[in-house]
Amino acid sequence: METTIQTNDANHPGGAAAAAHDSAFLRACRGEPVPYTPVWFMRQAGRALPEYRALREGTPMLETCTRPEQVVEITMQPVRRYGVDAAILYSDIMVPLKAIGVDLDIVPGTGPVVAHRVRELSDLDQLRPLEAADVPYVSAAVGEVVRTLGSTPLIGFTGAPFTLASYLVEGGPSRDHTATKALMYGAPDVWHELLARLARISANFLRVQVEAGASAVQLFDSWAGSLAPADYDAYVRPHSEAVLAEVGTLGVPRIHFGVGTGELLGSMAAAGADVVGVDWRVPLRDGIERVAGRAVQGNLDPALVFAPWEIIADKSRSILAAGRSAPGHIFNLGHGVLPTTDPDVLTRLVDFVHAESAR
Ligand SMILES: Cc1c2[nH]c(c1CCC(=O)O)Cc1[nH]c(c(CCC(=O)O)c1C)Cc1[nH]c(c(CCC(=O)O)c1C)Cc1[nH]c(c(C)c1CCC(=O)O)C2
Repeated sequence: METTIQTNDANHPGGAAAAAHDSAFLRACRGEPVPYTPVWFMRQAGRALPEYRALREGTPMLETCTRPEQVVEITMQPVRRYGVDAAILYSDIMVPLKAIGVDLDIVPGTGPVVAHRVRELSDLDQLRPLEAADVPYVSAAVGEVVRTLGSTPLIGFTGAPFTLASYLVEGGPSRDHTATKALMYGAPDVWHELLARLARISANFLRVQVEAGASAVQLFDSWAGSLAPADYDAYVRPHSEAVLAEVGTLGVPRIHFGVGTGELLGSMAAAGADVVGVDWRVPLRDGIERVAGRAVQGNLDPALVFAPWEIIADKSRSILAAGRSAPGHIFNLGHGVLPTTDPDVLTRLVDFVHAESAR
């Protein structure tokens, strides 16, 4: 039997995760009726916030991720400032790889840089399975964040096999993913073993976060949009499916998102997502049709928050209206918050989404 919990108390008998169970965010993920449309922003924790920049001063990003006290504070900053309906753990998709000993760094102004590019089977020796004991700081941070959040849910996340592979094969960020595709077509045995190993690492990393108290997860396949649908289905989808299937046994909603994935939305939904993230290039109504029966998340253009307020409001109103035809809709940007975003506009946007959708 389901119980209705209406308390902010993190000491609720069922624990904080139980207190979050009836939140608008988790209800929308499950396609249940909501009092208003929940909203959070990809990359809400981080670079757009002056309080974040002050705290990070002088500490490398990946180092910050291993300090639970700082992770808790950075994860909470956007919840306090914006009043969003969910928190997302402050971390990075490269954290689990760093934790198993892959030689990589996050270079300011560039992004993740990997020392030994994957070309052949022997290069995969660096990808051993991830255990909870490899990331004690993640379990500690999640537990503390969840206690602090009370009835506000925490989203755990990980990188999807293709997106992680693109960094390991290219050695860093890439626009065209030429080396990645060369390996995919030229050495399918290496490719599939690489993605299978990454899938196990990602699934384990999500399991650690859920077992520590995260009440939803997001699988970021940020760069999957560079693939044609047939190649996505043949070379990538089975591995994302493996991650989502394993997380499915944990009983939390699974959000799946990538940039420029208009043509892949149906396939990404069928890979085992409960909620599909839609970027701003796809009209939300079309996205909803493509994911047939799933909840959706999105999809305001992250650059649109630089427009005059009336335009932001109009566009957001249309997105909310379109969202009503989905079983569940979580308002979000179509990709991450841009670094120069004015935080006050996001606060105003959260208030607007709540007020407009509650009418
Ligand atoms: C591209 C990139 C990565 N990792 C990094 C970059 C370069 C960022 C930049 O300098 O612009 C390094 C990075 N990642 C993060 C930071 C902290 C500062 C910041 O907020 O940008 C930094 C410096 C936070 C993060 N990085 C990520 C999160 C979690 C997701 C979220 O908050 O929505 C955070 C807080 C996840 C991440 N990390 C990465 C991807 C592809 C994703 C998936 C989300 C996406 O497509 O943007 C790889």
